[in-house]
Amino acid sequence: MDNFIFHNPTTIDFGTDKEQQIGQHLAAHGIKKVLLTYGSERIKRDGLFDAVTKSLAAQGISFVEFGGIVSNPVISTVREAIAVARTHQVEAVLAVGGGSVLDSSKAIAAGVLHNGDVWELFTRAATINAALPIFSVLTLAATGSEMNNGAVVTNEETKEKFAIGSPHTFPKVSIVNPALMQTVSRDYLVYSASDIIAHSIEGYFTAKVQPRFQSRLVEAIIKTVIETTETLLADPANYGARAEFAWASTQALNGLTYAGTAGFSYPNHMIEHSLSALFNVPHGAGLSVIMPAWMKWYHSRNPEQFKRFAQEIFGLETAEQGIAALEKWFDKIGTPTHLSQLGITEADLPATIDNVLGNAKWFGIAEIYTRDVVTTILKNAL
Ligand SMILES: NC(=O)c1ccc[n+]([C@@H]2O[C@H](COP(=O)([O-])OP(=O)(O)OC[C@H]3O[C@@H](n4cnc5c(N)ncnc54)[C@H](O)[C@@H]3O)[C@@H](O)[C@H]2O)c1
Repeated sequence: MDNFIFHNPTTIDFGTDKEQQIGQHLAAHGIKKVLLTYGSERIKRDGLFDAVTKSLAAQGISFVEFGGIVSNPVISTVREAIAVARTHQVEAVLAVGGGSVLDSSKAIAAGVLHNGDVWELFTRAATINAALPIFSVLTLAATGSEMNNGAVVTNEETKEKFAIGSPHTFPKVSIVNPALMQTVSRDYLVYSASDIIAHSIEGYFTAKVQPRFQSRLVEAIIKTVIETTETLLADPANYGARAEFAWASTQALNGLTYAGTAGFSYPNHMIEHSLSALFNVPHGAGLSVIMPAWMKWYHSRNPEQFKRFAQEIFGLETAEQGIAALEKWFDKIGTPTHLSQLGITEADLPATIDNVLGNAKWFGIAEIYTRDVVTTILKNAL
């Protein structure tokens, strides 16, 4: 096991009706005025907006709303929200939504206090030295954004999908009420399952130091996701399954599974971000295409761990069987496993490869992921 510091400052307030407590959480941090960010008008139709704003009002907290944040969020929207936040001099950002709203809110919170354009924080031309306090009410479990400091946003002009992460961008408090997730579409449920599995396997397969305990944590997350996804596809109202799915999702990317590991990288995310940036593919749908394709190329570099994966997750023997079983499971639940299902053809590969190579520098793995390697992986995915 490698040396590590594990510090996650986010409070998770988990369970039914917990959104009614959000005002108290903001008040405990001394917040009097907040930017309330969200995506579609759904939260106004289903009563969540009312529940949240009532809770704020009960604590004497005023809010300015900023809606319309799209899935695969874009930097132009973040810039607009920063202008609103500055005009109204809000003291915090409260995200109500899925990963796209949370990620945008982190960028807004950091961007408000950055003396320059917010995209500089993503290209690393500037560092994040401060951010407004961030709070969230999560409505879709997939990204782990509710308990990590990451935020991924696309620059529509440059077609770059880049991330930020700083000690300042952890949410202070995130409400995770699994009951709010019951309305998530069937498509997004299966994309979310894919995203959680991707968060789990990046370190599991690529780390140079991977303690068995960490592998077992990852396997518990993946097994839970497989079981609960199947339950939820048959019975979307099953609260117990929804709750375990949500908590597994939070755990997959809050740093815990990575404690004591070393030398890992995020190649599947590196490649998928290009699919989202260029073709606006839902993140999880892109990942379920890339993961099997990447595994077929990568597994001989870590044969023992791939064998372990096959045995522990699917009760099978060989690496190849484990990879095939994962792909089959993705097919079974209905998340794509081929680029063609995303409308991406061989003619799109040159531009996609160029975009991935740009990401590879940013992800710090350009030496491994050369043009030839990326081409092989993407051809595996056709
Ligand atoms: N910060 C991180 O660590 C991290 C990790 C992985 C992915 N991401 C990023 O997060 C984004 C994806 O976020 P996501 O997967 O949470 O999806 P999302 O936030 O983009 O939401 C997907 C769709 O579901 C809808 N939705 C949300 N909650 C709903 C509900 N309760 N009922 C019905 N519909 C609902 C949204 O309006 C949207 O149309 C991508 O940009 C991805 O790159 C971030």
